[in-house]
Amino acid sequence: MNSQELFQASKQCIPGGVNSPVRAFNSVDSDPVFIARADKAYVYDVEGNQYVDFVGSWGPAILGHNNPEVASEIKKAIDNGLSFGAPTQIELELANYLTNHIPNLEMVRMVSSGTEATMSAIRLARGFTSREKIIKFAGCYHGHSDSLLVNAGSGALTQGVPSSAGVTEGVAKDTLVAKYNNLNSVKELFEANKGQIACVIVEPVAGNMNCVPPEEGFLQGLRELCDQYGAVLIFDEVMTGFRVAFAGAQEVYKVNPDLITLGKIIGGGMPVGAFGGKKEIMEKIAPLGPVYQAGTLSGNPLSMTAGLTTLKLLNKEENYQQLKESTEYLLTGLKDLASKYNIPFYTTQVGGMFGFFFTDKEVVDLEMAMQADLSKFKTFHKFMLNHGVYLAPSAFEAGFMSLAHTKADLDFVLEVAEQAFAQLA
Ligand SMILES: Cc1ncc(COP(=O)(O)O)c(C=O)c1O
Ligand SMILES: N[C@H](C=O)CCC(=O)O
Repeated sequence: MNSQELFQASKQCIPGGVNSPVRAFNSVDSDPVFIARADKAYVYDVEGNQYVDFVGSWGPAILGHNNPEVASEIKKAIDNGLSFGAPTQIELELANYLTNHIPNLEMVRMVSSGTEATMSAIRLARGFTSREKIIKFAGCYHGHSDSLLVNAGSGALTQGVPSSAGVTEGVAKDTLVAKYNNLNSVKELFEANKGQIACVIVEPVAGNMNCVPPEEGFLQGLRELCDQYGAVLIFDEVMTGFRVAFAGAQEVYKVNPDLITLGKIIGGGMPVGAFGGKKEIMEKIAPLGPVYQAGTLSGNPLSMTAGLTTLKLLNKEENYQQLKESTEYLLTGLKDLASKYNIPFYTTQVGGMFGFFFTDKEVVDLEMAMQADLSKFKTFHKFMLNHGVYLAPSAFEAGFMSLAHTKADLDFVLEVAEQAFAQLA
């Protein structure tokens, strides 16, 4: 069956034909291509078409797809059994690796997804502070747990349901929403809810309203406000961890959160999540403390193996230099082409994470991201897809560079982009 036939068949038994809404390509008015395999910087659809991939499984494929060493370690681990529901040495090794390399991560608990990581971190912050309310930012996405699916980014935005049906008012009322890059909006919420805010959770580089970096002083300001009002600061580094720098956004911006959530890259492409931080807070988690959290497949040996192997391969300064330079090369090329064809175009980048918007204005928050020209994005996306470039199928997702992208790949992408811009002009 080709992609179209597979999509039609999938719609009969999977809601919308997909297992995660953004994959349906609704916001680019297209149908998804069904992927048969991936290798290095490429994904291949069921018809054998090759695409240069900037989705990278939504971030984890930072080494490129199908890395031989990661694959070989997973194959070895398979021979020992798939899952035991009991402690293993490999989860200790990954936990040690994470606590040794990430500042402020004194203890860490493994889970199976980023959603579980943020949901558990929020519960922990509430248990630790004995407070109920939380602050999040409009356009930030932290997975699909109820309290965080309020004014959320990513697929929630493009489906037109930033605050999902099914989230009760009782739950939603405890989630207060501030504006990204706007410290006053955070201060106002703290003032209006004195002694009630358990935590502030933030994507230190927002990657679910497209890519929106923090302005200078924003993260530091959050740290100060949390200290002033006795709230826990949570950096959701599910996307940025090991992506924007080896030690994540903390390394780039030098701000210390109390709790950190991780996912994506630390599973090397296998399902994973983790949350951790200060020992005094983490010791409130069961079985040490009163905050319950558990998981049948938590610390799964295949995920731990894939993650640890990936991190060890990644841990070289020159890798991060390469990711940064490749991304700069791509974005500079795109900007030059857009300007050649008089197309308003604005780009953002932190290391190997990037975004582009069809606008001539600086984008610092969700409001600005939503003002960019979505119809131009759709046309651009469709053209790129039809000519072998796989971009995230939404104007509200970040792009991801991998170490497998070569200059030849990027030159190919720029050639295609020139034709796309020419069509838009
Ligand atoms: C910043 C951030 N946090 C949390 C999540 C949720 O992770 P998962 O999809 O693994 O549940 C995502 C992505 O989905 C994310 O980008
Ligand atoms: N933006 C999301 C994660 O980062 C995209 C993944 C998904 O929801 O399917």
